[in-house]
Amino acid sequence: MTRVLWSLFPPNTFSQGLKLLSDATLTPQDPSISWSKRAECAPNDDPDCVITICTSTLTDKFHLTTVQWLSDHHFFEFLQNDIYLWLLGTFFLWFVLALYFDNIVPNASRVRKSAFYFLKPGYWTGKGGNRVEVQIRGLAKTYPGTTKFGCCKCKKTALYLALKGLWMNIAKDQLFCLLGPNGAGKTTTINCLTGINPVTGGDALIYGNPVRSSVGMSNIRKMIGVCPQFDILWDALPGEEHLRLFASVKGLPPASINPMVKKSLAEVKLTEAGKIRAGSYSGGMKRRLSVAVSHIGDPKLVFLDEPLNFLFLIHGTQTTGMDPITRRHVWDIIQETKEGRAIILTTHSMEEADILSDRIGILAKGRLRCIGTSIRLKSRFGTGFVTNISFAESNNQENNNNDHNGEAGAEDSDEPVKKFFKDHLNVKPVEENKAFMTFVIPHEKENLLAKFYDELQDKETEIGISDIQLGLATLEEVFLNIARKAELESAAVDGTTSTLELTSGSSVEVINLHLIHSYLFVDAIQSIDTSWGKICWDTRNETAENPRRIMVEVYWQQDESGSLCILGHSPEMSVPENVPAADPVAPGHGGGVSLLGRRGRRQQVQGTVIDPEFVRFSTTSRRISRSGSFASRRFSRSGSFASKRSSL
Ligand SMILES: Nc1ncnc2c1ncn2[C@@H]1O[C@H](COP(=O)(O)OP(=O)(O)OP(=O)(O)O)[C@@H](O)[C@H]1O
Repeated sequence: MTRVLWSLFPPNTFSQGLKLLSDATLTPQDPSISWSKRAECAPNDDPDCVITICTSTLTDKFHLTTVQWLSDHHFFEFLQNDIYLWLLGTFFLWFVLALYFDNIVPNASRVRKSAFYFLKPGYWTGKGGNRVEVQIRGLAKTYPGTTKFGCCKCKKTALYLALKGLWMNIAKDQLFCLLGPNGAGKTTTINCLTGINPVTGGDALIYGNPVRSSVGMSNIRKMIGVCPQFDILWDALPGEEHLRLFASVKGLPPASINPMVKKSLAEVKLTEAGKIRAGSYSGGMKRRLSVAVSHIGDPKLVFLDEPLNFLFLIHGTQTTGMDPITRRHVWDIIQETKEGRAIILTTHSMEEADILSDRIGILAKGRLRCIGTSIRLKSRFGTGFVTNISFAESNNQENNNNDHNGEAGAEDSDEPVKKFFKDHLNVKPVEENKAFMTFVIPHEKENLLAKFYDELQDKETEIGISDIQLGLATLEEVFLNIARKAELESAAVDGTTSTLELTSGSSVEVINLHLIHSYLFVDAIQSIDTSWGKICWDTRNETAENPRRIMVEVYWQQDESGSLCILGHSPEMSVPENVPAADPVAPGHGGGVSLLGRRGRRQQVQGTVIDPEFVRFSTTSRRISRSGSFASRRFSRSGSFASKRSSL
């Protein structure tokens, strides 16, 4: 057994082989070892000969059946005597083990396969599951923390979960649009599907090929085209050379390359510029060339990562965007090339998503929050139906005259419209001026709308309406609602807080929300013990059963380091009736707030962050309050409590 273990390490058998060879050629008298005599012990018939370059009876053994031979001779003995076999055997053994452990031990990106991955047929064939075009099954990606070396200690940042289990299917002939705020995980998704980033968990099948199998990935690479977020172009190469290069890399037949390059350049309107060096292209031209590169070779799946977003320099200033004509043109190209393939597009333009997509998925904080057609998302996640009422010219004229005469009457002429909406649908305008008014009608009132609009049309002339427009909420609104909810959820989990100083003098600890604004109400003041510090808070009308309910809108911004801080807050407002009373929640848990005493001592009170959807009917008051002054702010994250006054 000792010899077996000893022989398992190739350097041992190799050095023993060398020793036998050198012993056999030590002096000129030594007969050395010829290939035909490799099966014999050392020439001087060394009695200690237990291992030879080869066994003496190897060839004879093959005359026996394997079973007979194994029983007649000790198997290990046979092997011990065979350096060649040992070297060959251990080479394969260690090679297979290296491959196996390479697959099952987590790599730098914490990616590993299951211990029995080799038993799955998909690993060997590169195929798996049924042949739906793109199936994403619980895709997860964790970025490893980075280590920063300081002068005397190193600091390791935590792992970052960029994708937390993504599930979706994408069909052929379809453009699927992935929307999401910055850092949502859109590019990570594309990078995982294209093999740029290894996947940490889950899997995705692209035309039946799993991204986690190396065979699958090499099949996938042959059938995809990618337009990355940032152009990967060579300044010295002309546009057409880029296309030729990528066509050759994809292995297209040489005869087909020239016509294909011409066609692609014409499609993106770069025929003239095709011969010019890409370094002299404008930002828009570069993006168009990248789109053309992504379509070269007729790929079955195309990834377009923000194809129309780019930065370029005009007189040293960074500017972004593509002119409307070029943009339309690129949209047309994308629309036309949809047939026969699946396209995955990421964008920050709601207009682009609305126009191009067949289905939209909204990602936030590494999770897919919703998926569906644009109309479906608007009706399911929008605040409701938006109605714009335009007033007749004569009405406006009359209002203007009244204004000039200094008479109050401008608002009076709108009153019948407001009253009509209030009486029939119980809604107030969210926006108004002399020419038009906008109302948001919640989805629950959908069944009242037909009758309501019939009646409104009958009264058009009587109440001075010139036009009525009815539409669904915008995709942008849906996006903001979804992103806001995701922020709220993640802020509650993270529990990071900032200190908000209210104009009334008290301070409130609020959870951080990465959005422009959020609402906050604090509705139970009775738990404050006045003996530990006076809080300037109006407690006149409150009782334990009926606490005073106030609400402020909190405005957020990012400071120079990118950390969130409070910009200010609106004046205190009363909480709309439709907002449910707060449950007592501890700070940092589920969006609770706490009040800080004058001496910085913390007292827990009831209060919570309000979902802005609840306060949609108070947006008029929000508009007014934005012009108000802001309270001072404090940066509780940075530790330095600098007080700053600011106003919008
Ligand atoms: N190599 C990396 N190492 C560590 N974290 C990373 C790495 N790449 C991305 N991230 C983090 O993963 C998160 C998702 O990034 P990703 O680029 O996928 O976002 P995105 O939705 O494409 O954003 P954007 O709209 O700004 O392009 C971000 O918080 C980002 O900081």
